[in-house]
Amino acid sequence: MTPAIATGLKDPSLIVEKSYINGQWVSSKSDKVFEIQDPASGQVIGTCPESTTVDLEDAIQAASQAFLTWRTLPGRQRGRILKRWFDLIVENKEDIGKVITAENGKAKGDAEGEALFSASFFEWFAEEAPRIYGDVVPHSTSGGRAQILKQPIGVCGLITPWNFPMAMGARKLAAALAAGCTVVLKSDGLTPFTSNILAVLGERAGLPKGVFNVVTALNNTPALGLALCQSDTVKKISFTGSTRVGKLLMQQSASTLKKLSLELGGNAPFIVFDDADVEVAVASALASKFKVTGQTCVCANRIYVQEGIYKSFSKRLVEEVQKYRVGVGSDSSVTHGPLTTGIGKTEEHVQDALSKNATLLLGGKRLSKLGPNFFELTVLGNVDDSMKVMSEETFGPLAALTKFKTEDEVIQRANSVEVGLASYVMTNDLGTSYRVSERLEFGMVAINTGVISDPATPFGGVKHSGMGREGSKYGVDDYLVLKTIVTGGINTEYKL
Ligand SMILES: NC(=O)c1ccc[n+]([C@@H]2O[C@H](COP(=O)([O-])OP(=O)(O)OC[C@H]3O[C@@H](n4cnc5c(N)ncnc54)[C@H](O)[C@@H]3O)[C@@H](O)[C@H]2O)c1
Ligand SMILES: O=CCCC(=O)O
Repeated sequence: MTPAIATGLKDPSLIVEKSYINGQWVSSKSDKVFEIQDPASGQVIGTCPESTTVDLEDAIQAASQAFLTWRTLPGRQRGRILKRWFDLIVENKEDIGKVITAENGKAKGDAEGEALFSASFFEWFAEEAPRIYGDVVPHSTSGGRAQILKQPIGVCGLITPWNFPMAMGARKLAAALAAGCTVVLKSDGLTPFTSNILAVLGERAGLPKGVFNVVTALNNTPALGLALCQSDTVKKISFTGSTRVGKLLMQQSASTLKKLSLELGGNAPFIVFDDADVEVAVASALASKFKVTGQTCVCANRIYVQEGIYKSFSKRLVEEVQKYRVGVGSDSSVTHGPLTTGIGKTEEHVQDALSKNATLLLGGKRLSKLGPNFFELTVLGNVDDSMKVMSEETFGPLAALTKFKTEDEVIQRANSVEVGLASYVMTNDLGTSYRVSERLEFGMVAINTGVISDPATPFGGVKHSGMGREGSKYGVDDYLVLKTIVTGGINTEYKL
């Protein structure tokens, strides 16, 4: 029977209700499946295998076998496959967007945007694959010679979240494959179909069997995470998700001393100085705060506005947010879809702030008539540091505005959290922009823009936001190890 999620696609064969192991679409050996729901309606839209550690081990072995040959292909050849993959994602952008909307809920524009964002990593790393250069270094002795090779680390375990079900996988996968590694991807149980499309298109792009494997699971996720960490065959884990789970994976990886990339939680400060252009600041806040209904790890969470600009900024922000339309993501007039999960936390942060005398400027309630996971786009004023939203990441559509007086004060408040992923600074003063970005304890600073992510720039955090960098010329490094080759006893005497 065709699953509901395939309805309306130009190419229904993009949907597969299986795991992908060693070039085959397979059920779990346990024969168990789990159901996937549309967050807008709560309706079941398909099922996927509830994979066990036995299934996972099959995928690890397939990746290990495939590594023997994949690593030996010239980077140029690996790059050609990645380039074809890029083309296929772009060609299937609309179908991919529909699938993302059906399982994640995000609005059509965000969903198709995610398809293109995903594709951009295949294009970028297709170009990096042939340019993984080592070094020749001068040795300390006259008879010694040294060269440094960059080699693929081996089989990589990737664990990705539901908020960007294709892009978070693509950013890791394309870098790993460019480096010459092979991959086992554990997709998120809420959004497995989008990750499976990566495998469908990878096969069409000419990827050899076993190089990329996808294992689906919902309830067995912790067991699979543990098995990936404890496997000696898996040499690296790359994870995107919460700080809580990142720390758990790090603990679990201690016995096998794995290389780790951890892209974890954020709590981004968005700082508006008195000299900022109000329209630029508002447009940037809208882009950063409300993207994917507030469910990105780089979403502005704490909006610090200097006293002199507070009134005009808050007024213009509310006017612009009012123009948005919340609804079912597939409706092309809708700008913001439902939350995928965790609507309770948004509601809790709003109620906590209101109970402590924040001012409700817009929204503030569930939109239960639309479905179980809809919440109004919300703006709160006069927020202070005692409120939960100032210390915890909401991961929802709540813009919390708080006033500040001085540069020193706002830096101290912005840096007061334990995480450090994205931050934003709105100012027209060059000196302020340099000083503040150098003092912010965050992996990324955006000045006069609300958009940080780009395939050409390194993405990642400091402090409890994790380690490693994705995208950019640095992104491949996370999947490489250095090998030193020293040659001694070279006779360096020669006659003219
Ligand atoms: N830094 C980034 O790039 C980035 C990107 C997206 C989301 N995030 C963060 O993720 C959080 C929101 O997502 P969430 O709450 O669903 O996060 P989460 O950590 O609960 O889930 C993320 C992924 O981890 C899996 N997972 C959960 N428990 C696991 C375990 N024991 N072993 C292995 N895998 C496990 C989940 O199935 C999911 O695929 C936010 O804090 C957000 O900031 C960070
Ligand atoms: O949610 C995490 C990453 C999103 C992005 O790269 O913009």
